[in-house]
Amino acid sequence: MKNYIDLSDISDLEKLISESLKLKAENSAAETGKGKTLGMLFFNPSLRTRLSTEKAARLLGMEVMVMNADKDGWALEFEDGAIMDSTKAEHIKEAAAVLSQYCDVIAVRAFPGLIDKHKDESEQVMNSFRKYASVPVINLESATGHPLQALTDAITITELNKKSKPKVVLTWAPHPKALPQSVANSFVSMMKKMNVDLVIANPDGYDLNPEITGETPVMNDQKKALENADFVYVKNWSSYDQYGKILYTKESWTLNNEKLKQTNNAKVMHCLPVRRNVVIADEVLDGENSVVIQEAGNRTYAAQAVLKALLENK
Ligand SMILES: NCCC[C@H](NC(=O)CCC(=O)O)C(=O)O
Ligand SMILES: NC(=O)OP(=O)(O)O
Repeated sequence: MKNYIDLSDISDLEKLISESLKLKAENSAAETGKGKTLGMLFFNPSLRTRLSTEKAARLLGMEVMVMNADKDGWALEFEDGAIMDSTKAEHIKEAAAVLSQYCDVIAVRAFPGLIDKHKDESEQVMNSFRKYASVPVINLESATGHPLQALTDAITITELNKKSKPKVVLTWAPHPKALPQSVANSFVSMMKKMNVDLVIANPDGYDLNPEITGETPVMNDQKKALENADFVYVKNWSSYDQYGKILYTKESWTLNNEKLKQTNNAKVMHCLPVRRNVVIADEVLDGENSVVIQEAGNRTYAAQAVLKALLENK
């Protein structure tokens, strides 16, 4: 693998999932990354991504450098040809080239602005790193995707699945803040690569990018969508049509035990962090259907498999 920026970078998904599960079972240190350095730049907060990716790198024997790039670094200019006479102090051309001398892999988190759809969809930050870095680049959640989370979710479903073709429901849930579509986008793209029956449930006005959802059924009736589900993936996202807007919060879409009764005793997933009793009720998160902790644990092995594939260029 050359980069891990979006799911199209994966050439053999089954192999990557089985490699992650093998690394999880072995849970041992390795030499693959000895003498190599991972540099991580965060333009937004993180708990899981930051620590699981650092842990994964260390398990491979790598050194790790982390920078809160939004607070501690120079404000970066991403426009080619910009006249830099305002607030931006450093161009990505120099920054990426310099970082490529210090790091063997560069990983970047940069959320969308959620104001200008066209700008967010151009994935300017991730694509600039791809263009100007001379080492592999990992997406730690960008404007439109979160591929490490999606790989984690594929691993978790593979571990827990008991059926040849499970029903997986991605359901929207309310949230007080306008959130990216990134996690939902990558989850949908990943599920389309797997042998699952995927259904999306969201209120009117919250349809995801149709280029990503494609033929996937989208239902506005959450209760009906949840019928016989084997896995329920809960996530909020802001409107794609009325880009970045919260149209209404729909408290009635919070996932609770009453709704879980519709399902086939479904496992409940969420990428975390989760707003309790807004997105998912306490009774579900504290109940035996929730697999959110196991899911977050798998972040390490997804990152380890990706880092290993990048270091070995396989
Ligand atoms: N990386 C996992 C989710 C990150 C982000 N959630 C958030 O920003 C939640 C913040 C809050 O609840 O205030 C998102 O939805 O893409
Ligand atoms: N799921 C996830 O990406 O969590 P963090 O935002 O805490 O990294």
